[in-house]
Amino acid sequence: MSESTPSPTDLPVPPVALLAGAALFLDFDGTLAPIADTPDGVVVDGDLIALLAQLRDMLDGRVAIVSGRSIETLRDLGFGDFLLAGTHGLEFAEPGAQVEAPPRQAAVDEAETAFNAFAHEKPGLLVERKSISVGLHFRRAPQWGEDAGELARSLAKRLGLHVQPGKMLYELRPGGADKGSAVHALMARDPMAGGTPLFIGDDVTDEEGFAAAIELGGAGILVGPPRSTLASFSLEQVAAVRHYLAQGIAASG
Ligand SMILES: O=P(O)(O)OC[C@H]1O[C@H](O[C@H]2O[C@H](CO)[C@@H](O)[C@H](O)[C@H]2O)[C@H](O)[C@@H](O)[C@@H]1O
Repeated sequence: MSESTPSPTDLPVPPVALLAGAALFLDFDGTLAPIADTPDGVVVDGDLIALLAQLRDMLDGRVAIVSGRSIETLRDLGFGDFLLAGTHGLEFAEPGAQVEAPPRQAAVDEAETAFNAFAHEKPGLLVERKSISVGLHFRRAPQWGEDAGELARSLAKRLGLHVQPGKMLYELRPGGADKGSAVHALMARDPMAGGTPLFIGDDVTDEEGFAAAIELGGAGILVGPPRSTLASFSLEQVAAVRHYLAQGIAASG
């Protein structure tokens, strides 16, 4: 890393006071839950849900989960009572309400077929079928990462889809949205409107969320090891995020 590249080691830990009055946008994987070997390997504990519920009460409802996961999956994981933006800003749902999402495209089914054909007889590769997108995971077979990327890019070009790189993952999904557009959309509505946006995330896909929060007068908090980022603050890992959020609740009295 060059001397001029910003890094979390240069970034301060966020002041707890930032949480008061925040409209809080939380990424899920790598931010609220540690990265696991497979998407299904992540378990959400009751303590996390209780912590987020306390925060939501403290912030008059201004807590949203903004994830690459589908809303269906976020609800299955236990986030049904929260405001949700899923599939990288393509889907939205109020607590308990119907999901607002575009229909699944035939192109996504075609991509899924191609991913399955590629993953066949390559142990460790995993195809994740999601509501309106599809992911090809290579965490357990990193030797296929480069080929997986080439395949994803060529399919995207042929099928008119958007390549979403992630952590040991390529996803194909419709374009036209990202976590930044999700922040803008949610900040225009109650209950998030009126708060100061604070986006906490770990992945490159969270950078758009940081940018949107900054544009709207707020800030980003990067979770994890040093990398170039738009975030103004950093927290080392998932446990530090939870500790920070708990400190915010304690400070609110
Ligand atoms: O926006 P996020 O909430 O961070 O979701 C991004 C993707 O997360 C999941 O994949 C990642 O986490 C898995 C479980 O820890 C891990 O096995 C995988 O390697 C990571 O890429 C999820 O499976 C994707 O659907 C999300 O888009």
